[in-house]
Amino acid sequence: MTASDPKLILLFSGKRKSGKDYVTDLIQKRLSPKLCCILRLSAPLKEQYAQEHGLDFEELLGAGKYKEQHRAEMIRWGERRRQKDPGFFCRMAVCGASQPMWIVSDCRRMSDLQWFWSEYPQQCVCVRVEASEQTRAQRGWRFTAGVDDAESECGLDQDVDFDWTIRNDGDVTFLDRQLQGLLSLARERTMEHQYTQYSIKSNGQ
Ligand SMILES: Nc1ncnc2c1ncn2[C@@H]1O[C@H](COP(=O)(O)OP(=O)(O)OP(=O)(O)O)[C@@H](O)[C@H]1O
Ligand SMILES: C[C@@](O)(CCOP(=O)(O)O)CC(=O)O
Repeated sequence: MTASDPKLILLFSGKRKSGKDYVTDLIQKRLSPKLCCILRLSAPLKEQYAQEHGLDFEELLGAGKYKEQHRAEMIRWGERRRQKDPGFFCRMAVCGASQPMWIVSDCRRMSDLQWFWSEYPQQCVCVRVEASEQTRAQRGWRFTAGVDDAESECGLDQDVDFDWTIRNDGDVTFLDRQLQGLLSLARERTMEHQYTQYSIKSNGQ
């Protein structure tokens, strides 16, 4: 591990509308954007897809209908890219990330996890976000064949030993309580960085 490598990488996965973005945003708010950045593997994918197809990148990043209308085609387009180079979007997503902690909010395939495990073997922690189908439906989820039964949604359903599982069915207090362990781990792993930043400030450098 080099000094500039991240100290902790949380690899998040979960079904559509389980609340991956919501939970990862909350963790970042509880820590700070200086300490922890959110990386989305789908961000470089959506950016290139939007450019090639004349679509609105910002809308594709959101949680609305626009993204869902384009999801099936984006999945197929991304899979063609990944077949040639499974680490393609992972490399693009981490490019320029300088915080000591990274949260990858949308791992979907074993190849995503494998890329991070092989590049950063000591820093990775796998986190699953779960919500019932009823909760997900209240958030706008409808089963879509070709999406919800495909690798994009099911690629990590088996064969992964998650280090943490977060239930996100809407109970704020319960969610907060579940996040405490992860937040403590984050503070522990990034303590040295926080201490260095504090020393630089107090020495006026
Ligand atoms: N605990 C929560 N309390 C209130 N709203 C929530 C909670 N979790 C998620 N939501 C809301 O549900 C919707 C879906 O959540 P989010 O976008 O985080 O899911 P996701 O797993 O990232 O979905 P996708 O895979 O479709 O991007 C959002 O509008 C979000 O604000
Ligand atoms: C096309 C795709 O990247 C869309 C992901 O969108 P989101 O993470 O649900 O916002 C899914 C995939 O890569 O299989």
